[in-house]
Amino acid sequence: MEWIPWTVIIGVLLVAAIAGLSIVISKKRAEARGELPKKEAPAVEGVASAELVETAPPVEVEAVEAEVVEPQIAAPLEETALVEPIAPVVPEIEEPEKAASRLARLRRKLADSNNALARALADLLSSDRIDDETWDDFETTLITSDLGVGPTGELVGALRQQLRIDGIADPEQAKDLLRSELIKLVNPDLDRTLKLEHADGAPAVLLVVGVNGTGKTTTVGKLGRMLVAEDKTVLFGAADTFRAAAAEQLTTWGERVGVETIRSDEGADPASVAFNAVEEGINRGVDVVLVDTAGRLHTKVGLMDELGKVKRVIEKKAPVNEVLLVLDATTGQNGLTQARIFAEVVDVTGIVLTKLDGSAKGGIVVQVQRELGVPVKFIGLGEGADDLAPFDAEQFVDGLLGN
Ligand SMILES: Nc1nc2c(ncn2[C@@H]2O[C@H](COP(=O)(O)OP(=O)(O)OP(=O)(O)O)[C@@H](O)[C@H]2O)c(=O)[nH]1
Repeated sequence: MEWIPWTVIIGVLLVAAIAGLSIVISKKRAEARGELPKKEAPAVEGVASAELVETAPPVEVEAVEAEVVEPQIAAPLEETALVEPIAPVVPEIEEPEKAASRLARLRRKLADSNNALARALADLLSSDRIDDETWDDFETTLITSDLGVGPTGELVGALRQQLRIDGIADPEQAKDLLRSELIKLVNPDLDRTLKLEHADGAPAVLLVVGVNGTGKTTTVGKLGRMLVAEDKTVLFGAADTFRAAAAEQLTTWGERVGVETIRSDEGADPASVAFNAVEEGINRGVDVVLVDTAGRLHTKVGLMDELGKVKRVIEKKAPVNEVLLVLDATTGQNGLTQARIFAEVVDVTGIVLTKLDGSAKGGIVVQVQRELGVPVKFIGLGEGADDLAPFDAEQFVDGLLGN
């Protein structure tokens, strides 16, 4: 080793150092250009890794994550363009059918109904020979069609006598005779107009009453439509506070034709709701306030007293023009009993006979008018919004006879 001069050793070391340095520099440059993978930071584990965590601060990681999430949340441009703007729901105001045109339509419905009275009349008219047995059968069917014993006796008596005297053999003539006798029974002379006269500054008030489920709320809705069609301004009073759905049901009926409903919470005092409705009717200067009441059994004294109170409280504000008793025509004799008791409590001025489109027997029209001395003013012939018509004796009989 003594023969190698120191200058040579120093030169070799210098060359090696320069070469090493240039390799490190070229690696760094390659990293900077992305030609070489960067060193990954190892997972943070224990104290030994603390320095590495410092060099890659968590703030930077979070910032990267936020950038990644953002595009996933944002909806693509095409989707955004497809979303329709949500418009506020404005109920479309309907134009109800006028009273005159609904009569003819509903007459056909009556003719199509499975009506016992109509069937009895059709059977009689289609008989080849009318003998005692035919008359007996006819009489029995009339009684079971809710016409009542008295009116049935009158009808059969009149028909038998006239057919014998006049010797009518022609079925068309017999039919005409039957028609005129029936119209007499239904009594075309009764005043069936709805009383809407009212003093200046107070509306006409119509109070609608009856037992449960006869169709009161539906009738108020249908009547409101009919009045709107006759260019009257109307307000509903939802005094059926027993059933929350009733106020809702009435409001919906009103919204369809632009009639407002005055209502309160379930269980509120019905008399005070009725009072408020009439007061509001006065303030707004409307023509008619229609007050719906809760269904009640005529046998429940407390509930019948409450009904009397509703009427008296309304009368502190304005006279009640009409108390309309809604009877389900399919309940027959039971309907008559109800009618008598309601009439005692609230002085019924008109009957609305509903569900004559179903299995009703039809004859109830005659009986209820006789029992109460009060006319049937409207008939309901279906669940449709315009399936209510002013009652007309001739149209009714023609419907029964299928004319
Ligand atoms: N077929 C037929 N159904 C009717 C008629 N009138 C009402 N209805 C139906 O009878 C049912 C009861 O009607 P509502 O108006 O709720 O009876 P309501 O008397 O107010 O009932 P409560 O308040 O519970 O006493 C409903 O399904 C009506 O659609 C009609 O003339 N014919």
